Amino acid sequence: GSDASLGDQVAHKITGIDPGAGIMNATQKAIDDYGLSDWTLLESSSAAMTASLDKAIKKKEPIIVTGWTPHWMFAKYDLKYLEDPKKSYGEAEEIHTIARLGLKEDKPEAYQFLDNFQWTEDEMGEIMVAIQEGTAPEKAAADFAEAHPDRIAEWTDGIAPVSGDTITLALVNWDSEVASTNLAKYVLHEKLGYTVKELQVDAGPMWLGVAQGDADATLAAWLPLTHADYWAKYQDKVEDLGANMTGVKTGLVVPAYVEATSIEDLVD
Ligand SMILES: C[SH](C)CC(=O)O
Repeated sequence: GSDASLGDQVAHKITGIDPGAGIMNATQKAIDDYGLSDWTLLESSSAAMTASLDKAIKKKEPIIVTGWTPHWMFAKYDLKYLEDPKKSYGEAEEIHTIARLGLKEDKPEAYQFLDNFQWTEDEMGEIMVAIQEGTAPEKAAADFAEAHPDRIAEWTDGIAPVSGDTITLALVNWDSEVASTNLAKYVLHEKLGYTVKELQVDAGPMWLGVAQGDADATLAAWLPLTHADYWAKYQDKVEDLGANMTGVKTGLVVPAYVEATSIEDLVD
């Protein structure tokens, strides 16, 4: 590599995603924890971050992005997490399903499915990669359901279909949550008879929307650390249905050709 520090090579910039995302708070905390005072976290979006990553990798240039697992970028590129010895990004995280208060009484069939639903990184990956390769999200979800009838049966076992009730699912446009929300949409509509609406917003309005009942549920709650601030604010106004995926993580991600191995290497 060149003599310039990694910081100089990336102009002391970390390429982030949408400002309301918890990973952005965690990254600000990492900047404080590791004394990266001369670094800047760029706010953009999940799609803009992956576009910047693609551009840098095509030119074999260094880049540092806010990344998370599961994500299709790990299947597409040779990437690594920078070690986080100070645990600014926490330990193993989970993605939770959060329901509005009263959903269990109003729409027990939808509630039961959402409570049952839990899947793996590999299963989410099938949908996420298909979408990234150009399949429409609804089609990618339908294809997954057709390939895994046993799992669909497991999640809907004993639930009687309804006729035409509406369910609104809130999400943020993160690749992982586009996959899980489209699968839930497929099951709720095709198997349980609901009309499903999506409320695609930033993380703050997503939590507020469930707390106020504008949305019935979200499958996009990253806990315990990533959305800790939102949980602290809304925990009495929502119902946590538990994890829809365990063993997930967030952190700073670089192409494998970047020599740094730890966030500590960013200190000039
Ligand atoms: C899918 S992103 C890690 C979630 C978040 O940062 O709030």
